[in-house]
Amino acid sequence: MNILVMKNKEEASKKAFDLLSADISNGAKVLGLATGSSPVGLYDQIVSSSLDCSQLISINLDEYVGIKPTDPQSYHFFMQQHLFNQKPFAKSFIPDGSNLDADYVTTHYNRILAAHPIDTQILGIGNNGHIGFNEPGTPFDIQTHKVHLTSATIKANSRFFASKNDVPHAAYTMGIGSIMKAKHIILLAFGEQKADAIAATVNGKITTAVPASVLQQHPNVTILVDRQAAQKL
Ligand SMILES: N[C@@H]1[C@@H](O)[C@H](O)[C@@H](COP(=O)(O)O)O[C@@H]1O
Repeated sequence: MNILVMKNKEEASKKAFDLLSADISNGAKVLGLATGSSPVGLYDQIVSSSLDCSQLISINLDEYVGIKPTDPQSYHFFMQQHLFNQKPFAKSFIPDGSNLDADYVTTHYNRILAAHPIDTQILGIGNNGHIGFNEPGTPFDIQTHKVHLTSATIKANSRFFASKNDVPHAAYTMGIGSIMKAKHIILLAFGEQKADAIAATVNGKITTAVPASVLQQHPNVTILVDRQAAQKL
């Protein structure tokens, strides 16, 4: 693992942009993308750059179940707003949260992932160490699946909704096995509320209790943190 402690979120986002651009210059064509607040600075960098995304493919990690792509709280909407409206990709894939047929959605997404192996995967991390929506206890080899969100995650994500009651209780997510297949993983984490998760990810035991700890087994991971998220390293 390559751990880079940056002065602040902006510096970390710029560094993430440089690393991603270098991967693209070296032939990366398929980007795995994440939602949440952590990658927003990186998406801002992409939007204000001259990077051409029109030949790239993007595959997002996850989507809430029971939410329409047009819903402002959906991850579809988030990606349009923060990246795709300004920088369209050749193709962009996000699980279809409006389709309640979990078998169909997950099988279809696994086919997409098999057809387009991810070159560079962008990740955030939950306060409890989740990646994508792979909550503590998720097997490391799992592919795309439907998850029931923990109350901790529902509470943490309620900041994006009018109230906690509006947060969906389930999501489709790429599995840890799918994430680990990416050639390069860039994880972004900011703020002291991420400090425990980052310490457990970097220095803790590799355990399903901390899903991100599996990244210790990946050959090419870059972790970009600000000083607050690094304070327990
Ligand atoms: N499914 C997303 C994750 O992919 C993200 O990493 C996490 C942290 O979000 P934030 O970056 O806003 O802290 O939130 C959600 O649970």
